[in-house]
Formats: sequence, C-alpha cells, structure tokens
Amino acid sequence: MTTPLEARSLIKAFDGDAVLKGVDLTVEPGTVLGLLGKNGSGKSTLIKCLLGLLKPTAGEAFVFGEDAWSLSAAAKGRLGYVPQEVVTYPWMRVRQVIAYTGAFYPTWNQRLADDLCRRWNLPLEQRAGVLSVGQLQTLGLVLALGHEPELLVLDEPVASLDPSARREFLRILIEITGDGDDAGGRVGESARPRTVLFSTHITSDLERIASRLALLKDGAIAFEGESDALKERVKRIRLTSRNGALPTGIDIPGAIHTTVEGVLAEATVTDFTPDLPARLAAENNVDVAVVDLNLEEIFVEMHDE
Ligand SMILES: Nc1ncnc2c1ncn2[C@@H]1O[C@H](COP(=O)(O)OP(=O)(O)OP(=O)(O)O)[C@@H](O)[C@H]1O
Repeated sequence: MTTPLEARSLIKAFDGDAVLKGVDLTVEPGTVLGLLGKNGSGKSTLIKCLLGLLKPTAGEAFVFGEDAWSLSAAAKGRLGYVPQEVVTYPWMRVRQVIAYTGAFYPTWNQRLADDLCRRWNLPLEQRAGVLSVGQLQTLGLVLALGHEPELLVLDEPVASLDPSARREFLRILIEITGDGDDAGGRVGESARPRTVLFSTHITSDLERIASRLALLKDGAIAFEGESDALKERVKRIRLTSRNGALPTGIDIPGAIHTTVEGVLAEATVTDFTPDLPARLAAENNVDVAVVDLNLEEIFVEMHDE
C-alpha cells in the first residue's frame, strides 16, 4: 500500500523567513494523525506543501507516492481536503454547491452527503454566501467526505463548530476511520482504510480520535508517535527532601521548568524512564512522586520550554 502522505526535509520560507525548517513526516495508511502546534507554527503551511498547494522552498512532498506539486487527477480523487477557511460559490444554494462538487467525482456518494447534511442540520436551500462560519466549515466537510476519500486532510476542522456539531463531527470521524469489521461504519460503506491528517489546537479532540500525534515546533517535528508514547515520555516529577533540605543544583536529566520551593522541587521531564524516580531518590535523598500529564498539559509544557 502506498504511503498516503510524506514530507522529506521540507523547507518553506516566506520572504526569506523559514516557517518550516526541514520537516520529515510520514503518514502511514490507516492512521489518524493529529498535527499539533501553536498559532503560527506552520501547520497550514505544512498541510498546503504536503498537498501541493504551496511550492516548498526545498525538500519534497508526496501524496500516494506522487510528487505533490504535480499531482495526477487520480491521486486528487483519492483525497479530501478541508482548508481552514472554506471558500465556495456564494450565489449557489447549499444543495447546488454539493451537486456541483459531486459532479466532479465518479465515486460521489450522494446518500452519504445527504446523511451528513441532515446530521449537521445544513440548510440545503440557503445561499452559501450567507452561511455562518461554522455552517460553511460543515459544508466544507460534506464536500470533502462525499466522494469517500481514502485520505482526508483537515485544517482545524472543528474550530468553528459548536459543541454539539463538534461532537457529531468527531463521532463521524471515528466511524469512518474505525477498523476491522466496522471500517466505514454507517457512514460510507466501503471498507477501504481511511487515513486522516488533521491539525488542531483542541487537545481533548486529539485525545479522543488521533492514533498518532505530530508536534510541530520551531519549524520541525518535535515529536511524532502514539499519544500514549508521548504521555509515557513527558511526566511531572515532585521531589520532597527527606532531611529538610534539597541539594543545591539537583541534576534532573531532560528537565524543563524546574521550580524549587523550600523542601519541594518540581520539574517536567521530556524523556522519562521508569528507573528515573529510584535514581533521583537515591542520589538526592528525596521522595519522588510521578504525575501523569494530559495532552493539553504536555502541549503547554513543551511550548513553554
Ligand atoms: N502566504 C504567506 N506569505 C507570508 N507569510 C505567510 C504566508 N502564509 C503563512 N505565512 C506565515 O507563516 C507562519 C505560519 O503560518 P501558518 O498559517 O502555517 O500557521 P498555523 O500553525 O497554521 O497557524 P494557526 O494555528 O494560527 O492557523 C505565520 O507566521 C504566517 O504569517
């Protein structure tokens, strides 16, 4: 099976200012990869370079093994993309926009599109130009899902959705990316593996649906892997002195944000290993407690480094 998306040493600079400084990223078939990064970290830029919508300054991007910059119509047909700002034909009614888009795809599933519109309460007779930002984003999702793409790329897909539309969207995403007998689920009945790349700031959404995470930081991928692996690697540790005083200059390997207050020291470590607590305890005459962090806390810690 060909790799749906790949970036190799991707560099993108605007007016000589590099936003992406050498990104290597492979999105394997069947994965739901959440792309996480601060505002302005380059998530949209990376997505656009990956899809051939922006020309990289250097490096390469591939979609289904094809050079993203000269993508064939066949590869484009296997791909669904929702940009951060959905642009459509304002004078058309929602129903017409959907029919117009569907006409481009031999695999268009109108039943699926109708189903999604119903579930997201899209006003089919409304002119697209007067839709709210959230409704427009929902329409973008219908347009991207209607041809049952193998690869879905979503740039902050839920940013403008209200909580109930967001929940419904995530439910649908879980359905279509479900594996085994449920592949395709009720939405789209094909059993093709679905690969999803989506960028977001909303870490709780990532926690629910992403099988893997990529953290974009300082123009490169700071972490790529299963979210559980990230949680195993990044922990907060609390050291309490056993004799009323902490040694000066405690050396905690991989520590970011160390605070010392009286007999208590706290640090976040980015390369935690199970033997670390016992080692620190023995070396410093302290009691060590390990605190698990959720993705949001990890995101904040790693960016405040
Ligand atoms: N066409 C462009 N010309 C000049 N600079 C650009 C262009 N597109 C993006 N940038 C700059 O690149 C940086 C990254 O922008 P990008 O939109 O990729 O970030 P992002 O991570 O998607 O941000 P957000 O989470 O806020 O959407 C920003 O500083 C932005 O100003």
